[in-house]
Amino acid sequence: MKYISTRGQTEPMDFSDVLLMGLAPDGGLMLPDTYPQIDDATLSEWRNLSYPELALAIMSKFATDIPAADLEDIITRTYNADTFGSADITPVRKIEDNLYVLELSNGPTLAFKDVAMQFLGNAFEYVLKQKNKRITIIGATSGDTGSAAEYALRGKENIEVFMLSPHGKMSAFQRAQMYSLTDDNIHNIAIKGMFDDCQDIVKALQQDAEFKAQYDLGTVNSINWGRILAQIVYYFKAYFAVTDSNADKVSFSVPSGNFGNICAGHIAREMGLPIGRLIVATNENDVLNDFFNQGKYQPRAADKTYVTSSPSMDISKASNFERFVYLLLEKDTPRVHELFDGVKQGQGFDLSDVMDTISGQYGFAAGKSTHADRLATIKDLYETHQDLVDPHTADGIKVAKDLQQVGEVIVCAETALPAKFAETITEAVGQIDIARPAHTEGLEDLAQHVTVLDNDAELVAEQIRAHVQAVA
Ligand SMILES: Cc1ncc(COP(=O)(O)O)c(C=O)c1O
Ligand SMILES: N[C@@H](CCOP(=O)(O)O)C(=O)O
Repeated sequence: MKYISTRGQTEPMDFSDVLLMGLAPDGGLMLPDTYPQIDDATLSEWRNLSYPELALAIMSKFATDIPAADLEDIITRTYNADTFGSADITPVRKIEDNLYVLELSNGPTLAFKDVAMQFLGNAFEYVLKQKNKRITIIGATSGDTGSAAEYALRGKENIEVFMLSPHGKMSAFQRAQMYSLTDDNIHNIAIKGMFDDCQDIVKALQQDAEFKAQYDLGTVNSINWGRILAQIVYYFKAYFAVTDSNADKVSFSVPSGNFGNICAGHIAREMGLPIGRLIVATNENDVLNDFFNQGKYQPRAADKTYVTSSPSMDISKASNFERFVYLLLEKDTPRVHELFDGVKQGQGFDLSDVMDTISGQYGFAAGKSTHADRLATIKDLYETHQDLVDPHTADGIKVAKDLQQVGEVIVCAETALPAKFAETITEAVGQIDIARPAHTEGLEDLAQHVTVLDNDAELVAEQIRAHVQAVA
């Protein structure tokens, strides 16, 4: 399988090269030239596979330049009960009739990012060894990608990590989880700005061809196709968990920010998984809610992006969204290029003429949840079902309940565990014991290491120059 850029000006590439590259040189996102199609017989074969078996079946259709035995080794080292708490890896629990929670956050850093990032860590290590290369990861986080990446990559040979986070905008647990690490290859940088500023810096450095080549820049954000690939697997797994037959349809409600998680669901649907609707749930930063209801995409500047109690979704410029728009515009790469060049200049775009395609052919719907909504949802689930969910998951459940149609089965993605957001949980239900794994006890008391910088890509480049040797 070859990979191409959403902007059409990058030579087709193999999976391994795309994995190391991050953003395409033309500024676009890499994706397969076509999505593999899964027929009914194959779905039936896959129905009873274990998580690693299913991951191998799916990933081998995309990572075609990695020998099957090597891919299997990477996958079995990644997806096991030691790392994810159970052999199911991403179990599903029922909360009400036709409403389920897909547990994606049982990995080392208590957020859904671990599912893909643990794979990426092992895949990077393998590919770098094969190619005798090194990589300098530059990433942006609003709280969860950063810690998942750092836990997956800490101490790994030939990998240096520079992680940008919005200064003072994450929860106490999220800050402690990242900034307490002391590994030599991990560099935490807090930017005086929002997540979107951090992401803009990552893209600016990635698009500086000379700098990128000198320092072998790659990324771990969902810009990286490897992240999306690993996330496709759990949509299949969840579908099989809540159905008996391939004739059944299942919808997914996904708390969304950078559009990476639901993009994986969209691709699973394109591959033929019988997904009904893909429900995009936003918080007060509702750019995606507006797009999926009205067809108008109007990203907001950082000073119009709210700091909310579901902070990991405080995003107003969803970078992954470009992969969907590419398909929506029937692979018209010049048009995609033009639209996203406009976004870079602070403009929006209007695709309301294809609203029917967005909701009909692609099955997207969207809703929004506010601080009061998430508190009420957390409280209600806790009091009615003794089920405690984190604020992001609460946003997804709130929107799922608002939009659920008669007889519709909805699986809500649990994108983080409550322990990461104790402040909001306490506000919702009062002082209770919030379960947290033993390895996170006392985390907030550890010394923290972070360099605070102004919102300036050049200052970040200086940090990279100071720690990584340039290739002549
Ligand atoms: C806890 C949590 N929920 C939801 C999201 C939004 O996911 P996505 O950016 O893939 O849309 C994120 C971050 O991305 C997150 O960390
Ligand atoms: N919510 C994310 C933001 C980055 O998203 P990504 O999926 O593109 O890495 C975070 O927690 O950092």
